Amino acid sequence: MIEIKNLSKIFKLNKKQMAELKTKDPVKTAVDDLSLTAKKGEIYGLLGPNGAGKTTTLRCIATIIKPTKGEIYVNGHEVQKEPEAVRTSIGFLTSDIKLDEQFDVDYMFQFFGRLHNVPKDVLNRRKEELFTYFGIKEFAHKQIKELSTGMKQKAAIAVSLAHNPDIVIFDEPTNGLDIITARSVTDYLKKLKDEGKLIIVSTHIMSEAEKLCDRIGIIVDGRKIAEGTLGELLHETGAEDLEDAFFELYRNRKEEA
Ligand SMILES: Nc1ncnc2c1ncn2[C@@H]1O[C@H](COP(=O)(O)OP(=O)(O)OP(=O)(O)O)[C@@H](O)[C@H]1O
Repeated sequence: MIEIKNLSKIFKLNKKQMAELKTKDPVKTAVDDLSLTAKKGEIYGLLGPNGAGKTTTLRCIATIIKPTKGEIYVNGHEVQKEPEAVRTSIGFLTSDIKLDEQFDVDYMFQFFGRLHNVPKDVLNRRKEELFTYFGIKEFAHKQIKELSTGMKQKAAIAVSLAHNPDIVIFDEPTNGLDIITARSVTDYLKKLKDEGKLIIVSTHIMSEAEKLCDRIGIIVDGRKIAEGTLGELLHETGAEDLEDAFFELYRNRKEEA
């Protein structure tokens, strides 16, 4: 289970970042008092526009960055107090983490598996399953720098799942993928859910959230402005699909702000 309690993340901006954001404010509130709970056996989707705070939230859960305020519990372990226990139970996929370009996929998989202390025979079975499912075998011995975007993403997914984590945290997992590869990724996430795992994904693709997620949290300007199943969000807004529901909620939020 993931429990986020009143999470805020405030970044201090340097001069260059202030210029890029065209602001005189030296701080940026990326996540603002956000709470949510996601449970075993569900796919929870964080849906929001660019800059909403999705990646920042996921990076706080994954112990990559520290929350400014609030607490996050991953299977009962608080991210700042027991980061090692948190890292053991999660698989984290993000576009920020680059696989080392000079190594091949097979090596990266073995390396991360060993980092998580996965016994050799178990790791080999995991490799066989993941490499077969994602069609990685044919490029397993190519250097990462030789791979296409899709191949790299498949490799990154397999590596993030090497230790068979209970909780899978994927930031925009289908970003840049063609529809066939994207479908194989979302199908695999459904399979993991059916195995009883908890999956939390971020996306700005409405159709993906609609089809994939059991519950959706809509994030705008770092705040969670709505949450529920697709049916609940449609009921709340009177909309016919998620895109219309999103715009209704987004408009209301902007009018309030
Ligand atoms: N390290 C950082 N330093 C300063 N500001 C940051 C930092 N990381 C993120 N931000 C800012 O925080 C806000 C939220 O960013 P975040 O990447 O979490 O959004 P997102 O919802 O994941 O958007 P996207 O879909 O574009 O990735 C943005 O305004 C971003 O510029």
